[in-house]
Amino acid sequence: TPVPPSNGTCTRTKVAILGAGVSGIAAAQALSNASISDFIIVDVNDYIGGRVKHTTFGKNATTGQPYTVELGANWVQGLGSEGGPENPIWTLAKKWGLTNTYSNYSMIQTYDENGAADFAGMIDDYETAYTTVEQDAGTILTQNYQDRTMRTGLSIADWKPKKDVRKQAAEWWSCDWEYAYSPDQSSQTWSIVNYNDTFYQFSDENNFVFDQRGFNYFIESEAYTFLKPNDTRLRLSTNVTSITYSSNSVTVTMADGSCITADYAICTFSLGVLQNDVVEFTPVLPAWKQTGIEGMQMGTYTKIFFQFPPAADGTFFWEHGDDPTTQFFLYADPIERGWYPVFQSLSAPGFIPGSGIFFVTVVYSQSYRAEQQSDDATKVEVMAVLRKMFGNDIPDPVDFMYPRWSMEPWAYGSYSNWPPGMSLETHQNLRANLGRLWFAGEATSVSYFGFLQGAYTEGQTAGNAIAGCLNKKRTLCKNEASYQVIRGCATSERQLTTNNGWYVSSMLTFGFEE
Ligand SMILES: Cc1cc2nc3c(=O)[nH]c(=O)nc-3n(C[C@H](O)[C@H](O)[C@H](O)COP(=O)(O)OP(=O)(O)OC[C@H]3O[C@@H](n4cnc5c(N)ncnc54)[C@H](O)[C@@H]3O)c2cc1C
Repeated sequence: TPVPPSNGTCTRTKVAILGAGVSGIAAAQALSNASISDFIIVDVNDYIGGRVKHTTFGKNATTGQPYTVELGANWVQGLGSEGGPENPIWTLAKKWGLTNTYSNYSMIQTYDENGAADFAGMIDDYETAYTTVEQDAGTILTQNYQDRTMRTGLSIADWKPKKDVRKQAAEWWSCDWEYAYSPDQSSQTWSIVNYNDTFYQFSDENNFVFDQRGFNYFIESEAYTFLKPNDTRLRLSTNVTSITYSSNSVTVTMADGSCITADYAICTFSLGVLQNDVVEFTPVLPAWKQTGIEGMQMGTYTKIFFQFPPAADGTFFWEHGDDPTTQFFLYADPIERGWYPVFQSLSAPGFIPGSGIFFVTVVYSQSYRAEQQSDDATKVEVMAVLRKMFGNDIPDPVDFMYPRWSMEPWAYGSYSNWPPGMSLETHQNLRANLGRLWFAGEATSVSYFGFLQGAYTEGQTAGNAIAGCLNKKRTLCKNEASYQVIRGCATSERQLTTNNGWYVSSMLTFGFEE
């Protein structure tokens, strides 16, 4: 067990686990499973779960009790198939009996600024082009061709939405909604790798969790399979301000002045936290590490919640369409792509009927905008959209709320995305350990970045590696590779010739050093 400090010294432990999100808990569990119980988990928040975060919202008109809604992760994405591999998050969701419903993406109604407008078929057109994009991505990856944007891949597959806002909405639904970035900002190769590893390896189903105990119930319950009640190895509400690392140990200092010295540490802080200099590292992070941290990108995904009152007959205004079981409502704004595009009904059958909860999601620049402005300003904008979709007679909401992920100092964003042209080696630099300090979390996963299963498997991997070192199992105890220099793959100086349109004699002319 950890050794408490005597005057002027730090608490001693074998492993300091920084973060009590899915990744940190998976790491701690891996250590426990390897009979290592001397660890400390530290988190600035007062709960287990990190970005699996819920809050209470609105209230049940009959009981007066508030509902629980998820501000962060909401779906188990890619479940598993009979006899095939299963998503570990799905295994745990079943184990802990999380309430969830299959998201039926064909239960969709489409709208534009004049109300209902049938363009759901454009989603099918996107999917047709996507088949080519997938195949091309396979060629690019296996032949080591140059990566390119999803946009390029889609255009080559003849998907050209520029002149049609409805096509743009269909594209947002298919791409931005998943990656939190547009096709222009995402890697063709790695977006496909990411998609396939989840939806082809496991299954193409997404199940939406609306458990009233909160989605994090599964990870909290899992944590207490190896933690005792009030376990002193879990330090919540504890803010890490600096990390000193070397090849022998790691010392972690908290805002309250306390410190921990560990043989090993695993930092599971989000990519947003690493990018925003929240924690001071000593020595300063080497240049190669920074290429990894700054190379990956951190997206923002914002759910904006409304509770509406029912009409006299008990129904809600969005339930008057052709199909009252509709789960999704897609809006194509005439001017701005991604302007309050996808609404979801939590009142739909299989969810929380009668709740009147309706929410809309925005990402990227619309998230940054909405998160910077006041609740009232955003409410006015969304209500204007809803009136275009459903008419002027709709009621005002009785409750309204949304989180500000881009400004949350323990997250600084929602989840990561792979930008075009970033190499595997650059990503590996994000993942690689620095001496005894390891990195894990959603963003360090090549296969599942952005997903809960990425956070889980990366935490487990780091925990197993460190357990291997502590238990002297040499095959498990291996440093992660890192790359001092990331080389370009397609263009070398040798190719800077007039033949290739390069008419300048030397890079040195412009002050570049060799
Ligand atoms: C809005 C949103 C929607 C999402 N939707 C889905 C979805 O539907 N399906 C899906 O699979 N995934 C989804 N995700 C992604 C998923 O939530 C993440 O991949 C996963 O929760 C990340 O876990 P983690 O352990 O890597 O990081 P985190 O959960 O961020 O854990 C890191 C922990 O470190 C703590 N921390 C940070 N800085 C400090 C500090 N200085 N001192 C102490 N502690 C600190 C944080 O409090 C946090 O608890 C979504 C995420 C968001 C935000």
